[in-house]
Amino acid sequence: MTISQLLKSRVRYAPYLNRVKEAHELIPLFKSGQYLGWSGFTGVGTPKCVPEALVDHVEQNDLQGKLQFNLFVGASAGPEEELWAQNGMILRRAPHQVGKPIAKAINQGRIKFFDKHLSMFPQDLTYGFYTRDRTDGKILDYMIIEATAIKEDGSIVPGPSVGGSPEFVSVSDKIIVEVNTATPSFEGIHDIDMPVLPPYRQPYPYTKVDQKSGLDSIPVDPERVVAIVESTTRDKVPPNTPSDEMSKGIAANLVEFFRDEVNHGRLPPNLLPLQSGIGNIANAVIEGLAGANFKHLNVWTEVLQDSFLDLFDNGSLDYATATSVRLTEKGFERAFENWEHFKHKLCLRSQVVSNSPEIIRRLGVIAMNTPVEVDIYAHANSTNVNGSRMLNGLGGSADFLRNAKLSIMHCPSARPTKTDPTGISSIVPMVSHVDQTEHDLDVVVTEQGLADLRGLAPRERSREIIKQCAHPDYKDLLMDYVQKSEHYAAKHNCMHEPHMLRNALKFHTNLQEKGTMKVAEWDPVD
Ligand SMILES: CC(=O)SCCNC(=O)CCNC(=O)[C@H](O)C(C)(C)COP(=O)(O)OP(=O)(O)OC[C@H]1O[C@@H](n2cnc3c(N)ncnc32)[C@H](O)[C@@H]1OP(=O)(O)O
Repeated sequence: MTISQLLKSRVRYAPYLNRVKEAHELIPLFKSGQYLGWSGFTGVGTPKCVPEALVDHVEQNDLQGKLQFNLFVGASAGPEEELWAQNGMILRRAPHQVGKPIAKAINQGRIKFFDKHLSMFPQDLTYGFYTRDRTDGKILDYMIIEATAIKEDGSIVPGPSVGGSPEFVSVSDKIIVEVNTATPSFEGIHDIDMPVLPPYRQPYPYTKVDQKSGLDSIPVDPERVVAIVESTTRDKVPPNTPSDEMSKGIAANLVEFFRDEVNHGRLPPNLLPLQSGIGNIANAVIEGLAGANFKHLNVWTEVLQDSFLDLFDNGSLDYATATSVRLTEKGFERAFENWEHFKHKLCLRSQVVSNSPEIIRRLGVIAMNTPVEVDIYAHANSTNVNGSRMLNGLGGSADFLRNAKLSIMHCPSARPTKTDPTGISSIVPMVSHVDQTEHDLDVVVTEQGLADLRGLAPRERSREIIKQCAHPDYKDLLMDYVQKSEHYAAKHNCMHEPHMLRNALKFHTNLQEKGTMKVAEWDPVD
């Protein structure tokens, strides 16, 4: 087949040019039940051509539910994964996903999803934990990885994400590389630490966000690379919801808190490395920080969203390191226009390093993530609505929140339901699923205010969270819950963290039955 000049310029290891294939030629390699790894993290740097060719194959041959794979991606993949979910092509999936079709398939019980800390997932895969029932000794059958260049030694230069690719490549029987020629080469932007298993593992040496000591590409045994496919499609990240009064309110409360911490000497004037989670609210909070006039900020995070470009542009941000730059199409255009400037201020690492608990603690990272709900004692639910409907997964939220110097969760005080504009309170008596515990969180912030929980006992915490963070529609209800629980607990000598178990999840059951968390009254307890 003819090989484009652009592809030739990106593939500098000549023997690979004999293995260039069209995606559809690779279909016979795939058998139902195989274990596959994909590159990508939060929808960028994912393979596109081979997954799409497999979708076409399934759709044209009515193979829905008959050609199914165990699929592992560092975090969420792109729209191709949604098509796989719609076509019944995913048997098992970990560790984080985004998109309505895949969440729907998980919640209908059609995909077996398991949710693991992103810092741990790739290493646990290399340990063979997830493939322990295989009898052929393999871990992954195929790794499909998107590259933006191939070096002279055959090693792979990823694109806008590194994620779990170093680990996946190291344990995959065969490797398929999609070289994306529509995206500029990201060569020079990565710092990659290849996995080393205990007892031989050494400490990651990083003491500053811009320190590099790894490789600039992913080494691979060229014999295992079975095909090179040219990809000409860019990543497609949907636009973020514009910030509104609510998200601006959260950001303003946080900025005031940071200024106060600086004034009291608990943070330096340029703060400490920032981590910001995924989603609209996290994006809006960073937008708010961009207007706050902090200087020489640094970022140690897992995902950079569009709002970080504002921080770079206005000179507030000196350096950012992550495992993924999840920019929208507009965001990428903006970044590529200024690429030479931007690429010297950015480093992409593997997710086991970006999310390494040891480094997060060493650097004193300030972690900010969005929960589904937080309870009056500061346990948080990041994943399961009403205790069982999976949204996206835990991601790296607990990697950061457990280990950060300041662990902050931000969310709106209330969310709408179909029948009630404030039908869901983000502050609840007891969370219906726990991802972050009271032992992890320092600060909860909503547009109403900020609860600084450091050093507070649970009964002080409940008052502070309700007073500062709860929506006015729920303040009295929640205080009534606290008072009744304390009355009950005093009688039964369980005053450390008082609860009325009969009522603890009544916000949730009321929501299921009546479409609002506004309970008419608490059930009596003796
Ligand atoms: C890759 C990474 O791991 S980055 C590191 C951090 N990772 C995480 O924190 C992972 C867990 N967190 C998340 O997945 C997100 O932050 C979320 C879902 C909790 C919030 O996402 P945001 O985009 O900021 O908030 P938003 O208000 O738009 O909610 C997203 C969806 O969750 C739904 N949701 C959120 N909370 C609730 C709730 N209490 N009850 C019902 N639905 C809820 C919203 O209704 C919305 O649904 P829609 O898409 O159908 O409109």
